[in-house]
Amino acid sequence: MAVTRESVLAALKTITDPVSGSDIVAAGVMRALTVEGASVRFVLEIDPASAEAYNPVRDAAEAAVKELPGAETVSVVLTGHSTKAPPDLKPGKKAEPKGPEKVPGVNHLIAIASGKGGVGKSTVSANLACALAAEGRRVGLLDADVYGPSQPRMLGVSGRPASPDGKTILPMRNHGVTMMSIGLMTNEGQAVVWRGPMLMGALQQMLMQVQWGALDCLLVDLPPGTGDVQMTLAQKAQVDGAIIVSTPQDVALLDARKGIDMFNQLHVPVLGMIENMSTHICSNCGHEEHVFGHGGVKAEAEKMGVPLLAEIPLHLDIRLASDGGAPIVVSKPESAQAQAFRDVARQLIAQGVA
Ligand SMILES: Nc1ncnc2c1ncn2[C@@H]1O[C@H](COP(=O)(O)OP(=O)(O)OP(=O)(O)O)[C@@H](O)[C@H]1O
Repeated sequence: MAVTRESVLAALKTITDPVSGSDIVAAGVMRALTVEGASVRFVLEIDPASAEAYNPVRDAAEAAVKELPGAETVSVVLTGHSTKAPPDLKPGKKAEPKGPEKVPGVNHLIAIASGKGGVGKSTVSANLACALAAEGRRVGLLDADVYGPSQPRMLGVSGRPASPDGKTILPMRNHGVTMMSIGLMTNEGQAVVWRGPMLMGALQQMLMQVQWGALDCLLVDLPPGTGDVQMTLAQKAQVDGAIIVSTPQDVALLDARKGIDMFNQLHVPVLGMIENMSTHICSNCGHEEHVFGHGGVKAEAEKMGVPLLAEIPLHLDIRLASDGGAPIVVSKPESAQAQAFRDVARQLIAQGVA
């Protein structure tokens, strides 16, 4: 019998947190739980001043999980990061106006944006997240595309995220990527009508109340355009950079330009542009043709003074992989298409932004 997240959480809830007196899950001490096959890993994030009191807690937590049927290796790490509780966003409590805050535990936050819908922003986000994970980065992906959340399908994740303490939310994980999507909080197939304040609340909750754990990089897959979500993200969270995805068509480029202007105004550095659906490569004969034109994004990037990070071809395998829940970087890692995404990941790491 395989060990499950739920059984691990249930076991950890029997361990008392010596500081708060509640259990270590409810106290928010237990972070970054990963269950992969028979291996369980998690972090106990504590106030360094109480380190001694937590040594027996770590041992007890490890022993409790080891007793679970199916758990073979258990790794518990005590880290002395800040124990600042996530903000209480319950309605009724007036939030003080604050500037952009760092998402706890996240080193770099990168927004993936597009001016126009359907240009492949979510495909790029999913593949880039998997590519960063393949480079050994601890990576998270927040699907903030409130109008068409597609990351659960692309990353092959389903089910509802748990909230054992009713305050924080445990993210899901697949292909080495920690992920959370607004699509996991709503009923599948149900149209969601978001009003401004609801939308802002949902985004803030996904940023600040999800137990992201310690991440090198959190990618945020934004909805297309330059609306409320983009503004809220930049106002609430410290965004370290933005990547703009566009197809080479003039109409998409026009909107991409608006996106770059918006990030400039929000003082978010634009890390670069990615041309998607650049060239069509026939999966039968390998013939190349430029369905949406070619080189448009390169020219635009030069004009706007931002780097061109990649030209990703339009290839059937990319779509099939995304639809199948294992992005091409995972399902065909040796393919040229996967390598194009791996190359972007390496560039971002080399620049020290991911
Ligand atoms: N390079 C590519 N080659 C083949 N198919 C692709 C490619 N990029 C994206 N697609 C496909 O195009 C469709 C739209 O892509 P995707 O959902 O990533 O776009 P988006 O910009 O995130 O759209 P939205 O407007 O929903 O935000 C998907 O079916 C996806 O699989």
